Amino acid sequence: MASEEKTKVVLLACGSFNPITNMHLRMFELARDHLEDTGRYKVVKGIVSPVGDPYVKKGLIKACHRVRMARLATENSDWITVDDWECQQIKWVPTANVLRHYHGELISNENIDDDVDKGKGRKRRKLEDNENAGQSSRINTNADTPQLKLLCGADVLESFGVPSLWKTDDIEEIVSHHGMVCITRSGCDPEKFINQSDLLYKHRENIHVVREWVTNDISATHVRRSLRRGQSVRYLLPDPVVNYIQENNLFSAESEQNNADVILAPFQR
Ligand SMILES: Nc1ncnc2c1ncn2[C@@H]1O[C@H](COP(=O)(O)OP(=O)(O)OP(=O)(O)O)[C@@H](O)[C@H]1O
Ligand SMILES: O=C(O)c1ccc[n+]([C@@H]2O[C@H](COP(=O)([O-])O)[C@@H](O)[C@H]2O)c1
Repeated sequence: MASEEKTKVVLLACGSFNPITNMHLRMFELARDHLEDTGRYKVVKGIVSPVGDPYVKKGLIKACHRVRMARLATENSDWITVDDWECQQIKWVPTANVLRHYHGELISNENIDDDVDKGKGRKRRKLEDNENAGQSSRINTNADTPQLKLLCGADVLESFGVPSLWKTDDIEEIVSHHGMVCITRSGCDPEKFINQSDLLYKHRENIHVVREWVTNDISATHVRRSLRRGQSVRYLLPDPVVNYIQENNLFSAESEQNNADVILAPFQR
């Protein structure tokens, strides 16, 4: 398939990134290889979107630090960027709404490009329901507007089964309008989970499960625990992130108690 015929994809990773680890970065590389190996996709961009402070997860440190660390971690990447739109919002933003926001941005970027290209006859235009923006109006989208896919670990996919954590309509919007790329994680069985859910099974073509063959149990929880114990976290995180944590004295026994008595934002709905 010629490269101009491939479907362009933007990968969006949502999470705490408390702190960002090498595994978070590796997720992007694994997802890009997997999609591009199919011969059908061209991954054009990766976005790291740290969750906002109003998510009130236990142990979450301030978004400004999490964003700064994510920026340091990605400074040498030519395709992974960090966007602080989500964590600038006053309230916690459900992931389906985050996807809607970036999908809207992709459409408006394409429309700007399209205006520039006007007269060259290079781009086909089509009218599409703007369901993703939650509006009944119809708007112009380009046939080659990139698809936006949620990039996550299998634990996030399996968290769809936690009672009252996700809204069913949001899960449906994510898997039907956008799609997911899900990286296997020890202790998870995403294929089984998809098979056992009628909703996920229906949209299984939109859920790309990527097997990480090198078992990699790096987690932000493990990193924070090591830091509390004064143990080294070098090589679990990019060096500039390790240095930033040391310079700013992040992740202590005290910070691990942040939001300890608060109910996680999705459960407050
Ligand atoms: N080792 C890993 N393998 C696969 N996916 C991972 C791994 N570590 C993190 N992820 C994924 O990265 C995304 C962001 O994760 P998050 O910031 O919550 O990191 P985490 O290590 O799971 O954090 P915590 O330990 O604090 O719960 C999630 O989709 C998560 O599933
Ligand atoms: O949209 C939802 O209903 C929803 C419910 C639970 C979690 N999320 C998102 O999933 C991500 C989970 O991050 P974490 O650190 O709790 O693994 C984070 O970006 C949350 O905003 C989203």
